[in-house]
Amino acid sequence: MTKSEFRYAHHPEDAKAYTTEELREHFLIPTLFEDDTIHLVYTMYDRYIVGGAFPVTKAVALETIDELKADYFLERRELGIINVGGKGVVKVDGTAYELSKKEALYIGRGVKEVIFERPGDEQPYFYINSAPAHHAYPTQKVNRDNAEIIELGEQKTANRRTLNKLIVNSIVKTCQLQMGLTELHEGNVWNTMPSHTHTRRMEAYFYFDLAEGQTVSHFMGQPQETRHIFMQNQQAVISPEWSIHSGCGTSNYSFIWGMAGENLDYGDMDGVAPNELK
Ligand SMILES: O=C(O)C(=O)C[C@H](O)C(=O)CO
Ligand SMILES: [Zn+2]
Repeated sequence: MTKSEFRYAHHPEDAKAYTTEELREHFLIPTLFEDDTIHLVYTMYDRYIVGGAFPVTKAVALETIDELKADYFLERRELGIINVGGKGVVKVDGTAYELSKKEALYIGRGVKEVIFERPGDEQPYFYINSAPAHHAYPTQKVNRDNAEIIELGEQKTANRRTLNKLIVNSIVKTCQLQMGLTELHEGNVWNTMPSHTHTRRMEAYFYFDLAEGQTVSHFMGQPQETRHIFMQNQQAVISPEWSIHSGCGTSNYSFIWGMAGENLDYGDMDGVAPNELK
């Protein structure tokens, strides 16, 4: 089964007045993985879709949703998948791709059938992002062997992390989509600090590998008007183009970032120094 929900885009002046509950209702995606279901959230931020595919007792096929008014899901879209669980298989128009934990698959526009499978005892968790696409690029698997890996931050500022660029234009041809995975080293808690915005692109973060009982406070909002959302393991949060997206955990964790918009230039960011934040 494929099911979807819808989220509007927001003006920063309106978002300033949101209560905790309203912030969570509009930006937090609390549940992505439901048994034998593909759960999608269609946003009006660059028409980006955030979702989870969770085959437990049977395979699940990516079906078109009403918001697309398309004959099949990838008729005018591209898709990125990162598995954050045990070994899984994705069948793309009949070709099987095995994805181990933290491996990614890009699927281009025009593919008619995408099926998520649990081939053995291990339980895959497929996190998925999708953006509108104007061109059909080939399907490609990316893992640590062909990823672009960068070490960032320092232990003394508690932000030491390994950033794995997976679906980015130096590795995979895409129309809009960029996705990757950042791992906080043990004892380090701050992600994306110093923080940034990029008016040219929206972004979504998905937090995972957060130990039982721990949390990440995700910071959003314009740099001088910030808000926070406490996140649990395997939850996602939408970051508007006007918002910083940064977090501080009560322990270390990993997260997937995904974005789409005006350009494919990962480094196109407007940095904000820590002491400029309010
Ligand atoms: O740890 C980081 O810093 C990130 O992972 C930053 C994201 O990749 C990002 O926000 C890209 O725009
Ligand atoms: Zn960003």
